[in-house]
Amino acid sequence: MSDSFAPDLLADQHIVVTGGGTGLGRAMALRFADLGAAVTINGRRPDPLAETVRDIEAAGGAAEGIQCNVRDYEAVQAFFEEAEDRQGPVTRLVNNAAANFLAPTEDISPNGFDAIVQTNLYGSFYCTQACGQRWLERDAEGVVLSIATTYAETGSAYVVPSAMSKAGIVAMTRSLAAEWGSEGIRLNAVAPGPFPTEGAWDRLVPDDDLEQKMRERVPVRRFGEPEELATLASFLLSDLSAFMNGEVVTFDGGEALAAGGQFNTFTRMPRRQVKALMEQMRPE
Ligand SMILES: CCC/C=C/C(=O)SCCNC(=O)CCNC(=O)[C@H](O)C(C)(C)COP(=O)([O-])OP(=O)([O-])OC[C@H]1O[C@@H](n2cnc3c(N)ncnc32)[C@H](O)[C@@H]1OP(=O)([O-])[O-]
Ligand SMILES: NC(=O)C1=CN([C@@H]2O[C@H](COP(=O)(O)OP(=O)(O)OC[C@H]3O[C@@H](n4cnc5c(N)ncnc54)[C@H](OP(=O)(O)O)[C@@H]3O)[C@@H](O)[C@H]2O)C=CC1
Repeated sequence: MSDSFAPDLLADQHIVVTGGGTGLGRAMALRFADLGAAVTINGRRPDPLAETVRDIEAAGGAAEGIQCNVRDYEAVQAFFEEAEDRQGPVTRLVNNAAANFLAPTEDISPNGFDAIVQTNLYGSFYCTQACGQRWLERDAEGVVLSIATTYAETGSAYVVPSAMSKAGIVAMTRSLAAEWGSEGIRLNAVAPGPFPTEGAWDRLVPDDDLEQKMRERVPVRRFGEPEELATLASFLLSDLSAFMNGEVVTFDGGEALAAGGQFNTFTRMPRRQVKALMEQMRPE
């Protein structure tokens, strides 16, 4: 897949991917390393970190995995110290670590709310601030990419703490794009539609029937592939996107837009049937 970019697109970069041991974070870490970056991934569980580092190294890339809970401010500070001791100054950050579950909002406990908001919102702020402090101090340029969701804009039933915290991440992205842009620091976000990772599917997709309904909501009638997101993220972290700052790129096969179109239900019917219906309605 990386053939479409110069093979050294991300050479000389040291990229931190939070939650980089699994799912979309893992796909991004593999791709960044393939494009020449040194990659440091974090997460709470050691095994996914070790496996992803092993796979990157087996493909000839450079990677380190460091256990870290991004909800913990001190742990985040220590993580960046350790990451830079091992692989030099961090130059790019991907805020990817996240927590989510489906729940009726009236039943969510304070701990449940904290688990999600502290991971998504506080964790992304702690990591972004740690990088910003370093880059400003060093007079170095830098790029932050945060993984949001399409429902950060629209809201969504049954995932309210996630929607609230992802909306905060978008606000952080836009605010700091203005505050730090003149210092050579860019911030952008991606709003993915559905990508069938184990982490998301185990928590958010109760059965096959609902999975099929989710697929049918997407105009291109399929889910995203993690490698596709990794391609977009590589572009957004590279100098190819140097003029892009404060942007949220929707990457969802048209799902979010289609949900808003009043007559989009016709797209669920065979086209021939739709044409016949519309033909009937034409004035004589
Ligand atoms: C496709 C669309 C978009 C996708 C977006 C994504 O983000 S996909 C990314 C998806 N990937 C991930 O989410 C990866 C990371 N996710 C995780 O680690 C866990 O899913 C976590 C978020 C529960 C945190 O775990 P943890 O070990 O830190 O915490 P813990 O186990 O101690 O629980 C803390 C509190 O939460 C409560 N609670 C838990 N489940 C439910 C529930 N279903 N219902 C209600 N409540 C629930 C639990 O009872 C407890 O409250 P209590 O009883 O003390 O008052
Ligand atoms: N898959 C999808 O359809 C969509 C995903 N997204 C976003 O994409 C991103 C990746 O999700 P996805 O790959 O699907 O799911 P995963 O569950 O695979 O990824 C979440 C990662 O975050 C890590 N993580 C969770 N909590 C913490 C914490 N407190 N400290 C450090 N790391 C943590 C997890 O590792 P560990 O548990 O070991 O800590 C895991 O590696 C998330 O931001 C998600 O919100 C957005 C829209 C759609």
